[in-house]
Amino acid sequence: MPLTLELNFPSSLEDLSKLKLMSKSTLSFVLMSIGLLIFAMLPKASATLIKSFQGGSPAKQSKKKAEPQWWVIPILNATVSLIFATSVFSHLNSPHSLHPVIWSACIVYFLGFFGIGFVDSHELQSRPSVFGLSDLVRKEAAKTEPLRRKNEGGYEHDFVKVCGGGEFGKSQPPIAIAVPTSPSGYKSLSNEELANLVLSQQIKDHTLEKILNPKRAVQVRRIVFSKTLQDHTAIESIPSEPSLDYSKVYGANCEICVGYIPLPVGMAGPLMLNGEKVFIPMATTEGCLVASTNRGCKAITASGGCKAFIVNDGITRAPCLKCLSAEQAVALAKWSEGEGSQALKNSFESTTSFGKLVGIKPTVAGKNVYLRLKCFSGDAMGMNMVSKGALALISTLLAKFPDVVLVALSGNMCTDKKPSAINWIEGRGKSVVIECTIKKEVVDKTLKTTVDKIVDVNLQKNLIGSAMSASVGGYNAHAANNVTAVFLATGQDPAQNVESSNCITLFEKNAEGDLWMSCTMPSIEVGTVGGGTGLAAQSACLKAIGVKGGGEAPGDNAKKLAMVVAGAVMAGEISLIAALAANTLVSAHMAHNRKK
Ligand SMILES: CC(C)(COP(=O)([O-])OP(=O)([O-])OC[C@H]1O[C@@H](n2cnc3c(N)ncnc32)[C@H](O)[C@@H]1OP(=O)([O-])[O-])[C@@H](O)C(=O)NCCC(=O)NCCSC(=O)C[C@@](C)(O)CC(=O)[O-]
Ligand SMILES: NC(=O)C1=CN([C@@H]2O[C@H](COP(=O)(O)OP(=O)(O)OC[C@H]3O[C@@H](n4cnc5c(N)ncnc54)[C@H](OP(=O)(O)O)[C@@H]3O)[C@@H](O)[C@H]2O)C=CC1
Repeated sequence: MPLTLELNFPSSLEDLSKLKLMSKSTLSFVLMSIGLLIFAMLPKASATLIKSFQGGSPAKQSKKKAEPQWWVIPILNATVSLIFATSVFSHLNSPHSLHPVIWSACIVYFLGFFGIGFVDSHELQSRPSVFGLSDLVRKEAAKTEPLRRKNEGGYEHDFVKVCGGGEFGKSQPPIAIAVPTSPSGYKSLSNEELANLVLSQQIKDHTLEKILNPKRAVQVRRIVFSKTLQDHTAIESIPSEPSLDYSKVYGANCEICVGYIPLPVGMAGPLMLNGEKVFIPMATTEGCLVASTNRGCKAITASGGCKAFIVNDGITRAPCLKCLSAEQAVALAKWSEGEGSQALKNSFESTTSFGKLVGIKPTVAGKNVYLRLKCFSGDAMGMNMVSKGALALISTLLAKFPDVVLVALSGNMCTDKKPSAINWIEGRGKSVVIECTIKKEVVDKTLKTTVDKIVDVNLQKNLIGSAMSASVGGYNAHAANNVTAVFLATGQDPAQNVESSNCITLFEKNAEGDLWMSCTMPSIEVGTVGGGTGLAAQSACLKAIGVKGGGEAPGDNAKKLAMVVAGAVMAGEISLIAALAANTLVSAHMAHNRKK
C-alpha cells in the first residue's frame, strides 16, 4: 500500500497548487530543494559569521584561528535546518509525518554537511607540506587558470594563485606563486618567488637552509622580513654581505639567520703576561673601555708585567635526580661517588675523545640528588661536551637505580649563566689567579694618582662596598666589562659572562711603596674550539692572541685564553680604580663615550 499523504498547503501554496503546475508532492520536493540550496550556501555564510564573531575585524581575524572549529558549522546548520524542517512541518499542517521526500532530503542534508564540514576542516588543518601546496590550496588554485611555465633552468612550475595569511600574522594580498613540481625545483626559483612561498606558508622559514643553501637562505629570509617587519627598511640596515660564512653558522651558531651585527673591535695592549707580550681584542660599544684597559696594560707592562696561574679546570653540569626517599638519595649519592664512580666515568668518557670526568659531587636535598659533574674539556669550553657525557652517565646510573627519575639534565647546581655561590666557591671552567706589582712612579705618571689612594678606594669600594651589597663574586670594579668584550671578540658564549666575571680585586702597598695587585677569578668559561670560535672574525681574534684552535696539549690554548681574560680584567681594574681615585670617570666618558 503506497504511503500517500494528503497535503493541505496554506493559502498561498494552495493558489500555487490550483495552478496545477505540478502535483503537491513534487511541489514540496521543489520547495525543499530550494530550501536545501539556500542552506547549502549557509556553511560559507555561517563560517564568515562565526569568523566575524570570533575574530572581530578582518585585521584581528588573521591573528585568531581563521577557521572555526570543524564541528561548529555542521552543528549550526543542523540546528537551522531543524528549525526549517519544523517550520515546513507546521506550515504543511500535516496530520501525520513529514512527506518521505522531505525526510530523505533532511537526512541527505545532515550527512552532507557533517561530511563536508569534517572534510573541509580536516583539509584546512592539514599543514602544507614543505615541498608543495596542500591539496586544499591546490584545489583552490585550480579554480584560477594554473600558469605553467618553464624557467631558464628548464624547471616546470605550477603558478598558482593563493591568498591567505602569511606566517607572520599579517594577511597577505592574493599573490601568484611558483610552486615547483619537485623539491629540487626550489633552487631554480628566484629569491622573490621563494620569499612568497614562505609568506604564503607553503614552506617553513627555518627550512630554507635545507631547501637551498645557508647563504641563499639568508638572502631569501631578508626579503621575507622586509615584507613582514613594521619598518620594511630595518632589515636592510642589518649587514649580511660580505657574507659571514653562513655554512659555518648554520647548524652551529644561529637559526633564522638574517645577517650579523657588526661590533667595533679595539686592540688593547701589549700586556706582558707570563713573560709574553699579548694584544687583547675587545668587542665593545662602550667608549673609554678599550682606552682604559690600554692604560692598565701600559702600567702593568711598564712595571714588568703580570703572572697568571690556573688553579682549577673543569666545566660542570649538575643533573637533578628524584629518588623515592631521602634514604635512597643518600644511597645513590654514596654509590655515585664511591663504588659506582668508575662505571659512571667510563660511560661519560665514552661520548668524547677529549673530555675527562674529573669529579662527581652529589648534593642531597630530601629525595633529590644534584650530581655536580666536573669535566676537563680540553680546548673546548665544554658545555655541549659535559651535557652529552652527563646524559650517558645518567643512563648508567638509572640502570643501577631504575626507580630514580631524571628530573632535568641541568638541575641548576651547575650553575650555568646564573649568579650562584657555588661557582664562586667551587669554581667552574678555568679558575685563574693573576698578580702584578706596579711601580709607584708608574702609578703617578700613567695612572695619575697615588698608591695609597688606590689601596683605599679598593678597600672601601670593592671590599666593603660589595660586602654591604651582599655581593657574591662581585668584589671588583667592572670585571664583566672586559670579560664580555673579550668573549664577544673571540666567539665565546656571552651569556657566560655572568659567572665568568666572578672576581675579587685586591691591592696592597708593598715595602718599596709600590702597588701589588691581584685578581682572583674562579669561573672563567672559555674555549678556543667549538661554539662561535670557528667563525672568521672570532677565529682571527683568537689568532691575534695566539690561541686559535686546539693547543699543543689539549687545553693549552683554552687555559691561555682564560689567563688573557684575567689579564684584561686586571688592566681594566687598575685603570678604573685609578680614575675613581682621581675622580676623572665622568670627564673621561664625556670625552670618549658620548659623541660630541
Ligand atoms: C680614558 C683614560 C684612559 C684617559 O687616561 P689619561 O691618563 O687621562 O690619558 P693620557 O692621555 O695621559 O694617556 C695615558 C695612557 O692611557 C692610554 N690612553 C689614553 N687615551 C687613550 C685612547 N684614546 N685610546 C687608547 N689608549 C688611551 C694610553 O695607554 C696612554 O698612554 P700613551 O699611549 O699616551 O703613552 C682614563 O681616564 C680612564 O681609563 N678612565 C677610566 C674609564 C673606565 O675605566 N671606564 C670603564 C667603564 S666605567 C663602567 O662601566 C664601570 C663602572 C664605573 O660603572 C663600574 C663601577 O661601578 O665601578
Ligand atoms: N648544551 C648545553 O647545555 C649548553 C651549550 N652551550 C653552547 O655549547 C657550545 C660549546 O660547547 P662545546 O662542547 O664546548 O663545543 P662544541 O659542542 O662545539 O664541541 C666541541 C668539540 O670539539 C672537539 N674537539 C676538537 N678538538 C678539541 C680540543 N682540542 N679540545 C676539546 N675538544 C675538541 C670535541 O669533540 P668530542 O667531544 O666529540 O671529542 C668537542 O666536544 C657553545 O656554543 C655554547 O653556547 C652553552 C651552554 C649550555
